Amino acid sequence: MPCKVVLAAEVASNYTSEIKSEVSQKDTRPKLVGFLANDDPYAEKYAQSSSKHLAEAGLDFELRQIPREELEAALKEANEDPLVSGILVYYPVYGDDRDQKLQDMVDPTKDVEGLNVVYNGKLYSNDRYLDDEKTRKAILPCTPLAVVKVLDHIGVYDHSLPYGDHLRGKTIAIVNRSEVVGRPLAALLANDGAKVYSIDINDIQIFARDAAASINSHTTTMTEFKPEDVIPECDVVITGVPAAAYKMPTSLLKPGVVAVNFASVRNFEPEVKDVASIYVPSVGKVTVSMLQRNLLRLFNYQQ
Ligand SMILES: NC(=O)C1=CN([C@@H]2O[C@H](COP(=O)(O)OP(=O)(O)OC[C@H]3O[C@@H](n4cnc5c(N)ncnc54)[C@H](O)[C@@H]3O)[C@@H](O)[C@H]2O)C=CC1
Ligand SMILES: Nc1nc(=O)c2c([nH]1)NC[C@@H]1CN(c3ccc(C(=O)N[C@@H](CCC(=O)O)C(=O)O)cc3)C=[N+]21
Repeated sequence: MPCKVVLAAEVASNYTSEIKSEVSQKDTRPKLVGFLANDDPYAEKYAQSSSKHLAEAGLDFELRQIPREELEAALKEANEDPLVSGILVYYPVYGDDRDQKLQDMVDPTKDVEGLNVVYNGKLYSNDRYLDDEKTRKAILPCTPLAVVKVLDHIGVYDHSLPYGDHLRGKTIAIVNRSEVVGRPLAALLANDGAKVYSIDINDIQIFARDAAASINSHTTTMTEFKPEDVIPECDVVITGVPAAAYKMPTSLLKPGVVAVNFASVRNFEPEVKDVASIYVPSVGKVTVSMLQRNLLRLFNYQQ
C-alpha cells in the first residue's frame, strides 16, 4: 500500500475560514504578544509564521525580543495591560525548572498556550472545562492540540467509540517528553484511551488509563524498555527530537504505521514512506491555527 503524505497546511485549512469569520464579527482586534528571549532560530520562524497568519486572519501580533532576565517584569506588565488579549512565551528559555516558573507567571486569562498551573492541572487530571456548568472549555497547549487535530484528520480517532475513548486499542509512541509538548501530548492521548510510550533521552514511561482505577484520567509507569522493545508494536509514532542527527530507525517501524514529526528537523528517514501508511512531516501550520483559536477563545472569555 502506498504511503500517503499529509501536509499540515491541509489540516490547518479546516480552521482558517472559521477563524476569519469569527474575527470579522469583532469590534476590536484581539492582540497576541509573543516574548522571544532565546536565540532559537525555530522559535523565530514560529514568530514570523504566527505574525503572518494572525495578520491574515485579522488578529494583531506584536513580537517583543528581550533578554531573558527581563522576562518576569515584562510578563507582569503584559498581564496588566488591557490592550493585550493573549501572551505567548517561546520555550525553552532557560531549559530547566525556571521555565516552569515562567509558565506560571502568565495570567491564566491570557495564557494562549494553556501552560500555567491552572490549565496544566486540568489537562493532566482530564478535567476539560473551566466551570461546573461546562460552558467554558479549558485551554490546551497549541502543539499537543495540533497533533491531536492531525491524528483526528487522518482517521486515527475512532468516533464510533464513546467520547473519551476514541483511541481505545491504539498504541502510540511519542519521542519527546518536554513540559510544553511531549508530556502534555502523552497525557491527552492516554486520556482518550491510547496506550502511550513516552520516550525521552533517559527512559520510557507508559501513560495509560487504568481501567481498574476510579479516576477517569491516566496513570504513569516507569519502565526499563528501550525504543527497540516498544516501537515495533506502535500503530502511531510521533517524533519531536530537536537534533538533526537523530533519526528514528525505519527498520523498527511496524508496516502501515502512522508517522508524525513535530520537530524542527526531520526525525524520520526518507525511507519511512516505504513502511508507513501515512506520514506527516511537520505540524507547524496546525500549531498556528490552534494558537489563533486559543487567542479567540480567551478574548471571548475576557468580554
Ligand atoms: N511544530 C510545532 O508546532 C512545534 C515544534 N517544536 C519543535 O519540536 C522540537 C522539540 O521542542 P521542545 O519539546 O520544546 O524541546 P526540548 O528540548 O524541551 O525537548 C526535547 C525532548 O526530546 C528528548 N530527546 C532528545 N534527544 C533524544 C533522543 N536521542 N531520544 C529520545 N528522546 C530524545 C528530550 O529528552 C526531551 O524530552 C524542537 O525542534 C522544536 O522546535 C516545538 C514546539 C512546537
Ligand atoms: N511556547 C512555545 N510554543 C511553541 O509552539 C513553540 C515554542 N515555544 N518554541 C519554538 C517552537 C517552534 N514552533 C513552530 C511552530 C510553527 C512553525 C510553522 O508554522 N512552520 C511552518 C512555516 C515555516 C516557514 O514558512 O518558514 C511550517 O512548518 O510549514 C514553526 C515552528 C513552535 N514552537
